[in-house]
Amino acid sequence: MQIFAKQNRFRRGEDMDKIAIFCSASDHIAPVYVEKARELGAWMGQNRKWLVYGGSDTGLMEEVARAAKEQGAMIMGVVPDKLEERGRVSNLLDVTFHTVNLSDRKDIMLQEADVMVALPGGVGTLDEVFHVMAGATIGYHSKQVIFYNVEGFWNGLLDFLSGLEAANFAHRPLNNFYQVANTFEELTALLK
Ligand SMILES: Nc1ncnc2c1ncn2[C@@H]1O[C@H](COP(=O)(O)O)[C@@H](O)[C@H]1O
Repeated sequence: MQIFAKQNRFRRGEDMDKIAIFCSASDHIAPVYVEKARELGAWMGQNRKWLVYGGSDTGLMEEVARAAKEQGAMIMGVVPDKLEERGRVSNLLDVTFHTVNLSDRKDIMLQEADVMVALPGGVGTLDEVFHVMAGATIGYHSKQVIFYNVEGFWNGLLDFLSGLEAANFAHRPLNNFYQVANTFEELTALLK
């Protein structure tokens, strides 16, 4: 599979037209997270971005996709077979990639997107974040994750990453591989 054809497209300061969003598939989280996901989706549509995401019709994933689509974004869903079997594929997708497992799904999202934004999420979101960061640390690509730190959601993880560095478990400064946006304005400034 030729999955790293566009691996080095993103450099700081370049336009980021395709934005991957990693976020919760849960329908039972606090409304503030839904509001912030929708705000980001709407901005993506208004700024003619592509949304690249997991293509499920649940949780923040569906919220960000619906808001993006309503405002004119194009939507690329990368859908693993298990989600299709369960009938959990969003009907908002303009382009669909079908994958046989989660590993391929992560590779394709990384290949297709210029940058990744991590909204609040669970282990699926963490898996996607660390897939990107681990690949960057050993030089497979130079794309970054932006943690959208809604209501300080990522503070615990960011502290943990700092602790790893302090104890010399990181081979190079980990903040080479991610950025943090504490507000919507900080996030859009990074994405422009
Ligand atoms: N079962 C799943 N349904 C939808 N999306 C999933 C699933 N497992 C992993 N993903 C990806 O990870 C996040 C959502 O998982 P959370 O555990 O809710 O954070 C999302 O970005 C999907 O691409």
